Amino acid sequence: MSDGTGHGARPPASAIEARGLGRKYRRGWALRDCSFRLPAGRICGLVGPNGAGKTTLMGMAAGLLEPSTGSIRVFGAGPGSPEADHRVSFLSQEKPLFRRFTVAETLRLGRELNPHWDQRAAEDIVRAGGIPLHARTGTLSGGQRTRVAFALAFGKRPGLLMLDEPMSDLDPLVRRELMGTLLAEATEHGTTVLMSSHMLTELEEVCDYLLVVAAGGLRLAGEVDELLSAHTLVTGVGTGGALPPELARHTVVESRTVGRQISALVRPHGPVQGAWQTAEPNMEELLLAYLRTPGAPPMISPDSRLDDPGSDPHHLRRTAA
Ligand SMILES: Nc1ncnc2c1ncn2[C@@H]1O[C@H](COP(=O)(O)OP(=O)(O)OP(=O)(O)O)[C@@H](O)[C@H]1O
Repeated sequence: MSDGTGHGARPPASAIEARGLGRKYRRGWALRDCSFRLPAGRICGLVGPNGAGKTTLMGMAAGLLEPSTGSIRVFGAGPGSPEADHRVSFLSQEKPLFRRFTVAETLRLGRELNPHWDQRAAEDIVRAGGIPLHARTGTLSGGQRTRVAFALAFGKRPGLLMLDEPMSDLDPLVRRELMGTLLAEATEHGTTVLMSSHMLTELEEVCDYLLVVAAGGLRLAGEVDELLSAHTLVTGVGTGGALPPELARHTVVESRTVGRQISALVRPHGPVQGAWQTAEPNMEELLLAYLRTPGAPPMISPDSRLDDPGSDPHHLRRTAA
């Protein structure tokens, strides 16, 4: 079993801990005041609208970008340190490969650079795509290059595997196959996976944890089942005016009115009174509501809070709802 699993009754170790993390570019803040922990061993979907700061967050966790404020730790180590580098694989959207290297040379480089390299796992992924080991990576199709980049990321046997929109150029069959490999890998080795994607149904199949960023901040963090059961979809007929008080007393994530028909996603504080139909949302419904409402009140589950959230009172206040 890889590092990062729990120790007896103690809570599982953190794969990532961010404290007051922020990053500013010349045009402004990409991400602000993010405090959370991602427990080790989870398969976590990182979701948010375009430009929300997902790549920026992963870049800081991978040690490619410096935070402007706060800090981020990976398995307790500073990103970019040799200790963290050996335990983290980051498959970026660009999937950079040396175009003049053959696939075999690319894997050999992976072997030489990584102490825990698993040549067989890497070769199996390449072979499953029928990619010749002697082909130069520059001559491969976009999807084939993605497969080789996957092989490099997996071959490293990381404790934390970060994938930035990994499936966008893969055909549906390859997506399914590589998702299967990802799940098997994570289950067998206890790998923590952080994967950004806009494909909500795909995330629903593999993720047991979620981080949602929007409008530069963290909106949701926690175990999927816990987040789903904390929300209720409410539908029914209103009076055509403002949200009825029996709904407004709950934390309203999103409400939509068509004529007199109201549908809302709420975090209920007790039973929803009145003649409303209620149901637990599925992951896609939950995520779409947060994506449509970037300023929705955040919910950071206890599991995702840092041990010392008192160090960030603003964070505590915002997450109390
Ligand atoms: N190198 C950079 N210089 C200036 N601004 C940047 C830079 N990189 C990112 N940004 C800005 O920071 C914000 C967050 O970008 P980021 O790439 O992290 O978003 P994202 O959530 O990954 O988006 P997408 O879903 O479109 O990939 C955006 O407004 C983007 O324009």
